[in-house]
Formats: sequence, C-alpha cells, structure tokens
Amino acid sequence: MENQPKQSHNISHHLVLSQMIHAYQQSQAIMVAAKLGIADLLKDGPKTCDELAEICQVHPEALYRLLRALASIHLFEEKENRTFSLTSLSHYLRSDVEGSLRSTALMQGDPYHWGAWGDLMEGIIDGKVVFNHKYKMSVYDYHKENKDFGHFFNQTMFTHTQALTKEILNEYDFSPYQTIVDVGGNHGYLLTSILQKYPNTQGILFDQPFVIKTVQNHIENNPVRDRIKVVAGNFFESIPANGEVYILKHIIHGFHDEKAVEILGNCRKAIKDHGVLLIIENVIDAPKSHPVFSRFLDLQMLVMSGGRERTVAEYEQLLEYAGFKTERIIPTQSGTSIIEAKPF
Ligand SMILES: C[S@@+](CC[C@H](N)C(=O)[O-])C[C@H]1O[C@@H](n2cnc3c(N)ncnc32)[C@H](O)[C@@H]1O
Repeated sequence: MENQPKQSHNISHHLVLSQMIHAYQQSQAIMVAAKLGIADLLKDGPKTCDELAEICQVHPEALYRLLRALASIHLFEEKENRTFSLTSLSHYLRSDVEGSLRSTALMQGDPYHWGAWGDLMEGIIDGKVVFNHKYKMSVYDYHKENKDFGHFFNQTMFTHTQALTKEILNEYDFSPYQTIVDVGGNHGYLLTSILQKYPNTQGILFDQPFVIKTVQNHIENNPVRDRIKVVAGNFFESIPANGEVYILKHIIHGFHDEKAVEILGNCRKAIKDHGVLLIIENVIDAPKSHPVFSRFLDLQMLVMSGGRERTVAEYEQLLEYAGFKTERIIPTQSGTSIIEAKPF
C-alpha cells in the first residue's frame, strides 16, 4: 500500500461508482412501473399522474415521485402539469411489443429473486446456492409453485430467444439434418423458427410436464404443428431418442458440473451416431462474448441455481466426459455462442 501512487479525486469515476452502487433502486423502481403497467397505459398518448393513479388505484403523490425519478433516467418524459409520456426506453416496458422487457423487469424484481440477491454475501462466504439455502427449495420448484414467476421467467426466455433466433438461423446450417430435438425448449420459439426455415425437418419439443401444458396451445396454432411433437419428461431421466440435432439453449449453465454431465450423458445416449449437439450459452471467453452480461449472469447462477457460466475449455471438458468432441465455437453478434459437438 505504501508504494501505491496517491490518486487524486476524479469526479467522473466517483459518479460512475455511485451510480453503480445505487443501481438497485432503479431496478426496483422499474419493476414497480412494470407491475402497474404504466407503459401500456401510456401507449396511446400522454396521461397525467392523477389519471394514472386513478386507473392503478395507487397514491397519486407517491406515483408522481416514482415517475419523476424514472423520468430522470429517461424511462418516461415529464411534461407540463404532471403529465407523462413514453420514451424509446419505456417502449420496451410495453407488454405488446417485440423484445418487451416487462417480464424481465417483473422477474428480476420478484421478491424471491430479489431476496436471494440480498443474501449474495452468504453465497460468497461458503459457495452455497443462496436461493436453496434461504427458501429451502430450489428455484426450479419455485417456478412450479409460483405461476406468476414461472410465467415471467418463460416470457423472459421467450424474449431473449426471439432476439437471438435470427442470428442462430444465420450462423448455423440445419439443412443436413431431418430431426431436431430442443431439450428444455420451453416456449418452442427457436424450434418452430428452424422448422419454418427448413420445410423437410421434423422437431421434438421436450420440457417438463408443467411447462409443456402451458405451451401446447401455442404449438397447436403454429403453422409447423404437423411436423412437431411435444414431449413432457425429465432430462435427468431420459431424452427423446434418435434425433440428429440436439439443442440445449441456456440449459447447461443452470447446473453444476455433475448435473450438467448427467444431461449431456442422456443426450449422448439419445443422439444418432452422425448427429450434432448444439449448446447455446454465454460462453465467458468466446469471441464476441459480452463480458459484463456473461459475468453477472454467472453470479445470477451462483445465487439462484448453483450453475455457472463457463469458459470454452470448461465446456470442452464437460462435453468430453459425456462422450462428445467439441467441433467449433460459433459466435453471434449478441455475445451468445453456439458450441457444436459430435458424439465419439
Ligand atoms: C433457462 S430455460 C431455457 C429455455 C429455452 N431453451 C430458451 O433458451 O429460451 C430452462 C428450461 O429447461 C427446462 N427444464 C428444467 N429442468 C428440466 C428437466 N428436469 N427436464 C426437462 N426440462 C427441464 C425448464 O422448464 C426451462 O424451460
């Protein structure tokens, strides 16, 4: 410490750090605006705070202070007479737009999710999964029990996948294959998009029974419904067999190594000899990876599920344990990578 040069006060660094420290206040304020549906209420034009408070049945002065604070970070625009309108940021808090982040705000601000982050220190001290330790259940069980949270989670994954699907379709050629299995495919957006682009392919959407129940309707209304089979099950027990492409998008990062190898091992048992496995994740050191996003997502895994974001070498090792050889890492513009592996 003695040899360290004396640092002069740098007002802009001080400000940046101060904003980082206070960022949780913004996250909670955005969550409340999302919960009240303010952006949806403003989509047809500006409204006064009193009008909004009347519709939402909340305290007008407190709502004014919330919206004024959010206007200071450009979430809304404050006009004369306590009137507020949407901005290009709050456009994405609307529930009816492509890329809507409303569910993400609701999920991140959910009291259980939020409460687990409040105990981050516990996880850092002993490496325990904070969520399980605090609530005596896993986040996966919480999804099953709390339908609202499960819905926000599924919607968050849907939005994320929707944004990424075009890139995956641009980067990866599915034409050599006929049967594609999306393991933990949830909403089915990626799989139905692949099937739409490749008319000679068949798909299997595989997920947990309570998830499959909620997506069945959506699949039945999709133009590719006749080429898609929806299968409910548990990927720790078995995975539908004889597929040529197995997709695991944002699955492996949710689990610690032992569990991850179990899932990969079941894919190994199921896959055809000439098939490919595609792991789609935010690989920490892959080309074009987004360092802030992947590293904070990694912390999120520490807090919520005991999983982790991994490096290329870590993925290669897991794959090798399970009987796969990594062929290539295909980066996408958004920072998410496709890891292509083949059975050996
Ligand atoms: C993080 S989401 C990813 C969803 C989708 N692949 C995507 O990227 O949008 C994890 C998915 O794995 C499913 N899942 C979790 N445990 C499972 C299990 N034991 N068997 C089958 N699916 C499971 C969840 O229901 C959920 O749909």
